[in-house]
Amino acid sequence: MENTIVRAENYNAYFGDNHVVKDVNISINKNEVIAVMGPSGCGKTTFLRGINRMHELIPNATAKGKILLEGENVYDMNAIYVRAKIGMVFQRPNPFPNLSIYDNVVAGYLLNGIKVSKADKDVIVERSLTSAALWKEVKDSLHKKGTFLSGGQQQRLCIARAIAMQPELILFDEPTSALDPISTSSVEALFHELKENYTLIIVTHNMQQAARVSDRTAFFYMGELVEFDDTKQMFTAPADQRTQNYITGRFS
Ligand SMILES: Nc1ncnc2c1ncn2[C@@H]1O[C@H](COP(=O)(O)OP(=O)(O)OP(=O)(O)O)[C@@H](O)[C@H]1O
Repeated sequence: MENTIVRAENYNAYFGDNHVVKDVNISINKNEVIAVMGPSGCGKTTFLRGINRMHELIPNATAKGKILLEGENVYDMNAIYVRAKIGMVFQRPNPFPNLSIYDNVVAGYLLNGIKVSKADKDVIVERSLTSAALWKEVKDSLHKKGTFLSGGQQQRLCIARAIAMQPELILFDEPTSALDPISTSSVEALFHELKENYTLIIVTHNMQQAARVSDRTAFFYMGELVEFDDTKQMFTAPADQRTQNYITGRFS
């Protein structure tokens, strides 16, 4: 489909002999917000890390199948390029502790040895922090350390750092589970804004969050993608008994 941005074709992931993601096929459209849900250990994070080739960084981790980004298999592309084009935001905000807010935003360029003029960096920093709804709060303290910010602000700084690389897609691994309710709502509000320009895939344990922020939801169980549907449909009339059991709290 022309509108597809990323698609997994028979994607499998392993840790040694442990087959943790099983033959996943899924197509995600541009500007969609996708929630990925499922019980602990069902392979959500492993699947997410396969999309931007972070899975292979773990010793003994292997993968089979394809992840197509705009039709091109990421496994045929340069892994560093893939990780810039598919940004990732983790559970705990992880700004570089020794870098200023400003340098944190452009860290992807610094780390990859991409030379950018001061004037261009200024533009990237303002644009990325504005997109991450953080500019107004930090514009007068850009040269303070990123760790001086609150948890929610640090998470938005990490989102700005991903945006700075002009990604096609942003992956979020339980991005609000370490945040207080106010910071959580500021990050959720940001998802609605980011959707204008980006595609978001969000692993979450929080069903209310999935219902609030996502267009479609993928339900994983024991490494399989059991169901992928419109979020409202999934929460009101799931097709599979295992999804039904999960959303009614019969297992966590
Ligand atoms: N670094 C690793 N080395 C070996 N096995 C791992 C590693 N990370 C995860 N696993 C195993 O892979 C399986 C899937 O784990 P994964 O973290 O993808 O699940 P998850 O659905 O994201 O779980 P959670 O919701 O608890 O974060 C689990 O059995 C887990 O024990």
